[in-house]
Amino acid sequence: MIAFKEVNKIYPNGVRGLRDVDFEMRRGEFVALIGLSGAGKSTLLRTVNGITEPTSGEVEVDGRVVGGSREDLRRLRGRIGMIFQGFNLVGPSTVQHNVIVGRLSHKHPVLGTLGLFNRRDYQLVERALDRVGLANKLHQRADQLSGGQQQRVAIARALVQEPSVLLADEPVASLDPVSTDRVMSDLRRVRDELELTVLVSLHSVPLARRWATRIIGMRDGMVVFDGTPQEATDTRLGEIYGDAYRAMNEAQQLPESRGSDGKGPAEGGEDCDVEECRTP
Ligand SMILES: Nc1ncnc2c1ncn2[C@@H]1O[C@H](COP(=O)(O)OP(=O)(O)OP(=O)(O)O)[C@@H](O)[C@H]1O
Repeated sequence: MIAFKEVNKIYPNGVRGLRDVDFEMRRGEFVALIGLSGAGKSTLLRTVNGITEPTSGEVEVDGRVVGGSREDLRRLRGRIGMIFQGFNLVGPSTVQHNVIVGRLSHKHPVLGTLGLFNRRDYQLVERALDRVGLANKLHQRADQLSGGQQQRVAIARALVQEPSVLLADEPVASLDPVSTDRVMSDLRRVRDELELTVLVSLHSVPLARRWATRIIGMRDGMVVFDGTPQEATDTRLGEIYGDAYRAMNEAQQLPESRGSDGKGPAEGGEDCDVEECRTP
């Protein structure tokens, strides 16, 4: 469970990142945060794992207030997986190495840097890669994978933390529509299978409608919409965001070319192994 209690963030330069943010997320919810650039989505996400400290108010994760000593924060971050737009992988290292790094949050700092991982850690890596359909890439270099595959490696890295919460900051912003679909569906599936609470910032309203169980819309640091995907109609969001709504709605269209079953990735897409499919 995540609870925001009257959370405000004013940056040192006077910019108000968050204004009176107050809502709760139940375990297992998949919430999409939408809003234009600068609306406060990243700021909000970063208050959940304590990277950004609220100026006033509190954020709670699983009943504990985010903050406290360095050790408190380390323990909290161990239960929160984070996925970034740029994947944050070590390109020349193997997929296995990139994923096992997620176990460091459960290690004593010194043991972790010595690379002392045990059998269970390696088993967790294999299971996590299996969940995102990349078990066969274990020994491949991360930078030889497509962008979408790299993001799924990043999801696996978050999963080996055995988290209760997954945060994803624009995880599909740099991906093509087919890879986007695969990454979103992996996020949604691991949430279903592991009962994770997932909070994802997205630029695209169609994507939010398609994958989230709840949509929270932000503007100028405030929550201006909180409802189901069905309630997030064009009319309603158009009223809230005005002319800017069109830009948000068109940020990323859903895949047009899909597999023959209408669900899987189209040929030559996400799991394509040929050179042209890889990100530069
Ligand atoms: N470290 C910082 N110092 C000062 N201002 C900041 C800082 N980080 C963010 N801001 C400001 O806070 C506001 C919210 O920014 P934030 O990055 O949370 O928005 P966002 O909705 O995630 O935007 P984007 O979609 O572009 O990532 C913006 O006005 C931004 O310029």
